[in-house]
Amino acid sequence: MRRDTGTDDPRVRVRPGKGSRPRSKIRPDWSARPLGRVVAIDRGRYGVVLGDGTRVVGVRARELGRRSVLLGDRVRMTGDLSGRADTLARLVAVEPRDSVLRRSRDDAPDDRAEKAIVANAQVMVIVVAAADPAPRTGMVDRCLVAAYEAGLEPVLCVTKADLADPAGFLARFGSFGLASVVTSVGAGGADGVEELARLLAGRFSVLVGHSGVGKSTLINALVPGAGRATGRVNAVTGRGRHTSTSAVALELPGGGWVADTPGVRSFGLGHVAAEDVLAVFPDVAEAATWCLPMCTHLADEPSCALDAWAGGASPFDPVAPAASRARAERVRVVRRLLESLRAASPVP
Ligand SMILES: Nc1nc2c(ncn2[C@@H]2O[C@H](COP(=O)(O)OP(=O)(O)OP(=O)(O)O)[C@@H](O)[C@H]2O)c(=O)[nH]1
Ligand SMILES: [Zn+2]
Repeated sequence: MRRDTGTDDPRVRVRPGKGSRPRSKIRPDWSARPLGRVVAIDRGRYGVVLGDGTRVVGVRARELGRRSVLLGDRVRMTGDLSGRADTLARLVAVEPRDSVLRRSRDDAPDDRAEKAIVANAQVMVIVVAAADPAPRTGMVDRCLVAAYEAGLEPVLCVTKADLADPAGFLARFGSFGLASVVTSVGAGGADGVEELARLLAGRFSVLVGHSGVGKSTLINALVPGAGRATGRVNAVTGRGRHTSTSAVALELPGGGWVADTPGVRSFGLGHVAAEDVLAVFPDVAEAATWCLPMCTHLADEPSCALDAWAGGASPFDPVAPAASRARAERVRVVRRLLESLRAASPVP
C-alpha cells in the first residue's frame, strides 16, 4: 500500500535536536501552531476547521513552497485565526498524510487538476444505483481496488432501491467482507440513510460514483441544509452561490465529514500492483506464495497455485467441500479485481 508520508518536504521531517542545529539554518518551528483540517478548496482559498471548531479562511504561506494541499489535509495555521469575516489565516505546513486517494489525469476535468484528490480519508462510499443507471460490477471493482490501494475502508451504497431489487448485484460482492447499505431517497422518505450515517459517523468519508446515481440526493439526506442538488453555496465563505467550488467536505450531524468530489467517476489504477490487491486477502496472498515468480494469478495462468488452493485437493491441505467452495469464491473475487487492473492498464 502506498502512503504519502510527506517526507519529500524537508520542512515536515523530524528535526534534529535544537543543540545540533547551526544558527544560520534555523527555520520557524511550526509544530506548535494550531492544527486545522482543510474542508474546502476554492480558487486558492482554503476553508479550514480548527480543533475548537472555528472555521477560518486561509491562503498558502510562502513556506509551503510547491507542496500540494488537498481536501482533508491536516495543516498548521498562522495569521488571523478568529474566523471573523474578511480575515485571512495562512497555511504554513502540511502534516504527514494517513491516506491519499488519487485519480488518473485523463479523468480530471482539466489538466491543472490535482492527481491526488483527497487526503486522510478513512472511508470510500462507492455509490451505485439499483437502476437508472444500472449498476456495473466493473466500476465497483475499480473503486474497490483504488480504495484498497489508498488504505480506505470501502462501503458499498446501492441507492434507488425503490426502482429495483439490488440483492442480485450485492451478491456479487458477498465474499469481499464489505460493508454495504441499501438506500432509497424520495418523496416517500429516506430509507437506509440512518444506517449509512451510522457507518460514516465520526470518520472522514469520500463519496464516489457516476453522475446521476444519487450522490447529491444522499448528501442532502445526510446533511440537512446541504443544498447540494439545487446550487452550491460557496464552500469557503459559506455565503452566496458559487459554481466553481473544486472540492468540499460537509460535516455530518452525528460527527464526521463527507467529501463530495465532483468529476470523480473512476480511478486510474496504473500505480496499483497485484500485490496491493492480494494484501487485502491474506489467505489468498498466502496461497499465492506457491506461484511461480511471474504468475499473474489470472484464470488463464496455466500453473497458478490459487487453483490448487481453491480445489483443496492437496493431501497436505485437504478441506471440506464447503470450505473449498468458499476458497473458490475468494479466488474468483481476487481474479476479478486483478482483471480490473489489467483492464485499466494504458492501451499502447
Ligand atoms: N427513485 C429514486 N430516485 C432517486 C433516488 N435518489 C436520487 N434519485 C434521483 O436520481 C436523479 C439523480 O440524483 P442526483 O442526486 O442528482 O445524482 P448525483 O449522483 O448527485 O449526480 P451528479 O450530481 O450528476 O454527480 C435525481 O432525479 C434524483 O431525484 C432514489 O433513491 N430513488
Ligand atoms: Zn498465481
